[in-house]
Amino acid sequence: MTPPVQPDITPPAPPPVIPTQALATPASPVPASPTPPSAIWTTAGSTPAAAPVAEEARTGWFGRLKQGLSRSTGRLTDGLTGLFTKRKLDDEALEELEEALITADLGVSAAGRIVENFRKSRFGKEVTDQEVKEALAAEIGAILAPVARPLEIDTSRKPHVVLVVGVNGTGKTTTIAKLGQQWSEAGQKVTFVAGDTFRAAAVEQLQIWGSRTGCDVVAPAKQGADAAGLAFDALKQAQERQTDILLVDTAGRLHNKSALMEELRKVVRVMQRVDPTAPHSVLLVLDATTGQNATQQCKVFAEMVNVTGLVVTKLDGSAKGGIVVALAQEFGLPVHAVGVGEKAADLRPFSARDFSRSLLGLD
Ligand SMILES: Nc1nc2c(ncn2[C@@H]2O[C@H](COP(=O)(O)OP(=O)(O)OP(=O)(O)O)[C@@H](O)[C@H]2O)c(=O)[nH]1
Repeated sequence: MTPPVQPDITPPAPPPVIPTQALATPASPVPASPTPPSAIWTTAGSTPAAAPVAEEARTGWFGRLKQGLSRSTGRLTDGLTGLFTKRKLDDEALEELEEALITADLGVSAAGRIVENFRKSRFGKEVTDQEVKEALAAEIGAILAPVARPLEIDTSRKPHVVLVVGVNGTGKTTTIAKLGQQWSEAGQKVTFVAGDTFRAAAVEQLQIWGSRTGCDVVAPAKQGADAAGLAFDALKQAQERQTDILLVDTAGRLHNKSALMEELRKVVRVMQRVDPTAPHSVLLVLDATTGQNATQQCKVFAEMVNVTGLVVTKLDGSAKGGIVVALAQEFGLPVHAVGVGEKAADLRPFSARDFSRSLLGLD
């Protein structure tokens, strides 16, 4: 059941305008520095679903990432500046370094790992700020590299079901819209399921995004309708229509954890009656501005459902970008994409090297 899109609906906040040109393709593998191969997704059996991107565009994106992360960079590097002006890397210096990393939200475990590696390789040596920044970027890059993995889409499934979970306001709906736009432009047939049935605004927002991106939207007939039933109908319909990707939005009210867990599990269970292998991906959307809270959310959602990957949004408005390092160290879940702005083009593949160098303000 695809309800007619309601053009007269006024959303609570106007959705951002999508610049189609900038959205055309995710980044592609280009061996040249500074960016290693990356893409938000790959389709099964193929290389990343992306066309070559000019070096200029690539540099532009790196600049945007750096700019987006500037508050986080300030938080981290302010703690380092002056610490290592021709100073011996002794116990005291290492302790101060560890403190600066923890203050910048990298988490106790990642900070400890980095400092231990510094101790092994540089203890007692005289170092400068610049050397420390370069070495830190390399250490952080090493923590991030294993999680910088694209979302694998199996388009032979018809549909590949992507369940999108996360606390309200983290950017779930806009992430769905951004992915939908990028997939549509790559030639995939995409349907959105407005599974947060209690929030009329969330349903309306998705309908507006659907009409903008050319994606079908399956919405509840009335507010508060059963989300699992909606997902069941949407999946059946997607199979009949040979839809490539079904993106399922969900509720994210955490104040009643057990009710939310029951609802999410029911959505999964009921979809499995239609396709026992669904959902094929479970994306957890985390808001970087919440810092350490994101770690807690990751823990809670991973207990509720089988989270297969993360999208970290709002890195542009956050001074807490270091949280991505804490998440990588603690959970090891793939980070498929990061959001550094409200426009669809601001959802980009996650590159360990770009991210770690940007975080330290390095080129
Ligand atoms: N600055 C910035 N804003 C973002 C980003 N991603 C999403 N937003 C904004 O964050 C706000 C919340 O996003 P939604 O997509 O509505 O969040 P949600 O998780 O679906 O929340 P509900 O609709 O309340 O369930 C919107 O104003 C988005 O435009 C980002 O990467 N950077």
